[in-house]
Amino acid sequence: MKPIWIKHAAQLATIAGKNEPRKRKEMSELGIIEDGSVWIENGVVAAIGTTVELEHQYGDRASEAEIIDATGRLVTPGLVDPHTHVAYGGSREREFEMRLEGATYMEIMNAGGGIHATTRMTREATEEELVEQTLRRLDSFLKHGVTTVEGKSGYGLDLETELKQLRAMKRLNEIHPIDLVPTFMGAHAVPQEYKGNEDEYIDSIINDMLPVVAEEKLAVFNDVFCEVGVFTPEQSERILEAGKKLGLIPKIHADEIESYGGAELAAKVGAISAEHLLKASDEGIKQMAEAGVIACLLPATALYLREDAAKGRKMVDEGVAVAISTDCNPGSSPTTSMPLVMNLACISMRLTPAEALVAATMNAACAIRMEDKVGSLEVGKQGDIVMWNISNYQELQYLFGVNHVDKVWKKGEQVVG
Ligand SMILES: N=CN[C@@H](CCC(=O)O)C(=O)O
Ligand SMILES: [Zn+2]
Repeated sequence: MKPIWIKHAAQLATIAGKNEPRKRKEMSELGIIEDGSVWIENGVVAAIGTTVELEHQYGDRASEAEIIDATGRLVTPGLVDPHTHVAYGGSREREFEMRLEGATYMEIMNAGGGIHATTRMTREATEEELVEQTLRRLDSFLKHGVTTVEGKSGYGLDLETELKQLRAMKRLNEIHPIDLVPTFMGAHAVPQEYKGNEDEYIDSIINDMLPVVAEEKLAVFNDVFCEVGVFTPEQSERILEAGKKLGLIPKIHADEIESYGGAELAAKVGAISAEHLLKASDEGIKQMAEAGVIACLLPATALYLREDAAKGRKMVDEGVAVAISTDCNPGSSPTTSMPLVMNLACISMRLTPAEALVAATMNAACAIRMEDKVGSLEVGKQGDIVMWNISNYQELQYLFGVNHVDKVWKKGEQVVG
């Protein structure tokens, strides 16, 4: 593979610094290099600096490299999406209409739609069909500048289909340029066949599913939908503690629809991140800051469900490391656009343009334990890079609802543009 030399970037936003969740003022530090240059070799960043600096270092090897003129362009690390349900069967556009006609998300789910509808369609799909359908969504992520994606199971709700989803993701990770980081989410809902026997389903997650998932190394994280009418905080804790014993790191869908102690539980079990948090209590936010739980906020979901967004501004100000994500799923957020999510993080949660970019790169990488490889542009990290058709990071958030991606490289290979 030829080295790539990207030169003369108007702004090269490196996000360089420690490979740790960025908090408070650190979330505004973009490590910008003007007239920036980056040399990628063997898939990783070999050097980064001003174009003048790299001319000195690499000028005599220029003829070996593919040279990209980034004059007038913003260049950033590849975006990281730390929360998706990307591997699913079917589609739910009728529910979108039903919500506009007045039905709520939970009413639809309790009537057998929502997660249950996608569970039926995912059970019906073959592994090959799941791979095929998900592949198209991953292509769309790449076109939006996203080079690393977390993906959850949770539309099987039985051993066979949960494994099918996780195996489909494993296969996709092998055949698609995107790094796909898997999460087990057998506790996404109580399947309809267990209605009234919730604890029996939880026993099956703990005794039948988690051991196989851990044994086959099919997931890094274990996620639970802790919500009124889904899993209680006590049930969620049982499931997360069982996963911890098997080496699976806890995550929690917390306080999305109602304030339910999910943020507090995330702090208690030492979750790496808590998701949604639209209704998180002030005490929960404080405990998350103290325990170092990353808030993974999903402003596109709030918008799509016509709910008020999470208190992102308050969380940053109180010392919670904030990451953002599409929540790509067929019900509450069928989008693959991280640029839109960055826009919404500013508009509906009052993050600044710089904070939104850190939330979509380094903090997102930390939320899925990928911070040593991606999330910033530094020597030794993967050559995951986006060149944008704009000249500075403020424009990225200001010119909203538009895909400004020009070119994308994954591990030093051009995959878009
Ligand atoms: N809230 C729970 N789970 C998903 C939605 C899943 C679905 O509706 O299919 C979420 O994170 O938004
Ligand atoms: Zn989710």
